[in-house]
Amino acid sequence: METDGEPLAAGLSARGLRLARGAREVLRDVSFDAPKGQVTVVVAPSGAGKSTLLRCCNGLLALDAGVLLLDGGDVAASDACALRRRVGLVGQLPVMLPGTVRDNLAYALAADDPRAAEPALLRALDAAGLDGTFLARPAGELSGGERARVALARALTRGPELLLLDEPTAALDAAAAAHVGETLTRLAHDGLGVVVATHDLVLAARIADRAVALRDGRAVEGAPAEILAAAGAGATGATAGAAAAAGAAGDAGEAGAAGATGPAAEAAP
Ligand SMILES: Nc1ncnc2c1ncn2[C@@H]1O[C@H](COP(=O)(O)OP(=O)(O)OP(=O)(O)O)[C@@H](O)[C@H]1O
Repeated sequence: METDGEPLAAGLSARGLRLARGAREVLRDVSFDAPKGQVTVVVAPSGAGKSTLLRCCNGLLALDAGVLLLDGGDVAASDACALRRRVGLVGQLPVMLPGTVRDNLAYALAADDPRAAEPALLRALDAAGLDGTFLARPAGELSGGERARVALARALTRGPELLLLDEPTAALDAAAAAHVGETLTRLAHDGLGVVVATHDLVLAARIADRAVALRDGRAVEGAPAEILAAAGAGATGATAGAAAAAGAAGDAGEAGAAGATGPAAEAAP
């Protein structure tokens, strides 16, 4: 891995990130790379700082120290609106705007922006596993899983270069989670940088091209099978067992502290 070497030219490079939240230093020395064209998964126990890290990556939280580079440019020096157009964040508890799903997808796009046109919105919905009938649905009436997928579509509508997802399958059943996993893999392989923070080790084992574990405020990079096996060993119950099985199969072949995130945090206005 390139952690100690030169930052990557294409994608996100983090070097020596430090950030205290309240009295606690959540990120103590975090370095990793998330290249475009790959899915990078970030795994850690609850409260270890995954949401905090993602929010640093799109400029919602300012670092105490360290540097984040996007395509070699300093994220801290970027214009906030431009940065959030380039870096989409799908929060853990995405908030829907009042109005329809169409209104939510077109949010932050000018009416004459081609990305606000029906075919573009339908493509974004399809990528998130939803059909066109959703455009007219009142966003306030969506289920948790539907809301999660609309939030993914909303982020895709803006055509980001890097997509950050915080527990994207938390509200989904197994079939929907598998679909989202396939979507993220396809998006990455089409050239997008994808960073997924998740407890879902089954998802992680399926989609990870790279893996990063957060431990005591530091990032440990390594081969996905090793990182996920170590994370599974630290977990309990069915999730760890299922992850171990998925890992073995792979070897063979904002609003609140917890990260509720509204459109204003996810999008450039
Ligand atoms: N605004 C805040 N003020 C003070 N402490 C905060 C704030 N936001 C988060 N924290 C603390 O920072 C730590 C990391 O929180 P974070 O939400 O990044 O963890 P996480 O790994 O995403 O957790 P989870 O998996 O449970 O969502 C936690 O101890 C949390 O209580």
